[in-house]
Amino acid sequence: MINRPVFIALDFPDGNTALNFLEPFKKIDKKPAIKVGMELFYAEGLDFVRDLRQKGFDIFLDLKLYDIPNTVGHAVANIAKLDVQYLTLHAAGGTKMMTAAVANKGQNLKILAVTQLTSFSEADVQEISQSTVTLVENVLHLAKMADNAGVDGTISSPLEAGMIQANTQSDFLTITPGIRLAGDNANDQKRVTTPAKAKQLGATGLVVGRSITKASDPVAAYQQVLNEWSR
Ligand SMILES: O=c1ccn([C@@H]2O[C@H](COP(=O)(O)O)[C@@H](O)[C@H]2O)c(=O)[nH]1
Repeated sequence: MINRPVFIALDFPDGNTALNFLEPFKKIDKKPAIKVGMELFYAEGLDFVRDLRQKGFDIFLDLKLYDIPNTVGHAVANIAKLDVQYLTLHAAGGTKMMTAAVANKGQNLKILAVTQLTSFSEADVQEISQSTVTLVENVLHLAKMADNAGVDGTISSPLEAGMIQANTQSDFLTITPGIRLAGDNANDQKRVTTPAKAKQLGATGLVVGRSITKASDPVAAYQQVLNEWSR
């Protein structure tokens, strides 16, 4: 298992595009850890994930499961056979759903619970909620639920990582998307910061997509992220 991972989000339309993107990374010492999300997974499926694993990549499968406990439990049991390292579900699926996932994950898979998507602002949360609970309060509530359910960590904005760390077990992971190199466009993300700041704020791992994948030199952008992260 990788310590303090930096995952490159392979948000590409198909496997060939993803593999072509990864080609120049062969010139660096260590293979990057990669995240396969819905776009690539729904294009290429399980066999592609198995191929990537066979090529030696550490894999974060970002499927954001959300269903009844029985269904999620059995889905996790199948995913655990793939030998991927991380899998996401939505904390909003509730304690029973998360407990079912944890019971079926086996020894090597880590389950991460998405709190509030980093594309959400306070106004976006209010749009889907009828309560007066703020975004940050909701993130904390969901993170505590996830910790109590035995999940390995959360997905949140780096802006909430310190708060989550302070309120969960000491080995709880706070993996954070919503990362941009200084000057890059936030695009659809609302709660963003730089890799250096995410580290200061208590993130234990990063997910970085477009700041690397859309960079004119993706390998250089990845190395910049690693430099900030390891400083
Ligand atoms: O709250 C969340 C959960 C998951 N993601 C995923 O991370 C990457 C981020 O991509 P960028 O290009 O760096 O914005 C993407 O795959 C999302 O599906 C997230 O952004 N926020």
